[in-house]
Amino acid sequence: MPPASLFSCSDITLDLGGRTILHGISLAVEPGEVLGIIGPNGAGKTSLFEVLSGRMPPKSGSVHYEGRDITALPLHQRARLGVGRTYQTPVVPEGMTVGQVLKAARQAYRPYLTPDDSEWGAGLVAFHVPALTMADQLETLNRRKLLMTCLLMRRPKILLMDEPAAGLINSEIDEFDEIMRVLAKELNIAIVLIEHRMELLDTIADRVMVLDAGEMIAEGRLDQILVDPRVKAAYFEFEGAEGVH
Ligand SMILES: Nc1ncnc2c1ncn2[C@@H]1O[C@H](COP(=O)(O)OP(=O)(O)OP(=O)(O)O)[C@@H](O)[C@H]1O
Repeated sequence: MPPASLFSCSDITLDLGGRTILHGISLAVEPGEVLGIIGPNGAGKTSLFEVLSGRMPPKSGSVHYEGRDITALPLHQRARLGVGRTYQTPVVPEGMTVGQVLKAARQAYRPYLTPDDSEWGAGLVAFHVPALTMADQLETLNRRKLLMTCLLMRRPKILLMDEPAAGLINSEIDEFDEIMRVLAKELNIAIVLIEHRMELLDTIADRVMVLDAGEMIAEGRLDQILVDPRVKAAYFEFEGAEGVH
């Protein structure tokens, strides 16, 4: 039997509001691997992250991490094990300074993390903001960096990243892309990335999977899947990156 993947899910089905949103989704990622997920609006990409991160229990199927079945574990327990997640909208706590947010993140971990841990995480994402700055006053890029610092100080082995460039301007996007490259290729963190920018996926993703109406309709190298007739049909007059979300 081949060794277990770092992180995988098998045959995930999810029902929401009386509808089946995900139909038998399976995926696996290894350390340092970047798996891109694309699909039209409403395809089920974020819902899949809800299941993978432990925010929603699947109707059927399983999630495994380091050879262990974590399907029944809630989000915070998965986070402690090393499964990190980022959201399309970077929501930071209101009324707290950056220093307080980082301290709270350190103390949410057992045993408590140290300021060295948060400095290490901040260094990885070049987050250099005075500790007394109010977190809710930060611009989008620094909000994302603050939240990434909170995640990285825990030394995650896998990151589930939902459109990390949303709300960023071009120069910031380039910086964030470089951060993701370093995390995957130098720190060997696995990344599952919901992303619609084909140019980034082309350079960073080892594989890409395509979701359409809750089904995985293609998986492989980006150049292979873009010529797949089912993928073209799913996007309707598909032309490169246009219309892909
Ligand atoms: N809590 C919910 N209750 C009922 N239906 C939901 C719920 N959350 C999502 N859905 C539905 O599930 C489907 C998949 O939504 P999801 O947000 O996962 O898609 P997506 O691929 O991430 O889309 P987008 O690119 O627009 O973010 C949609 O039809 C959506 O309306």
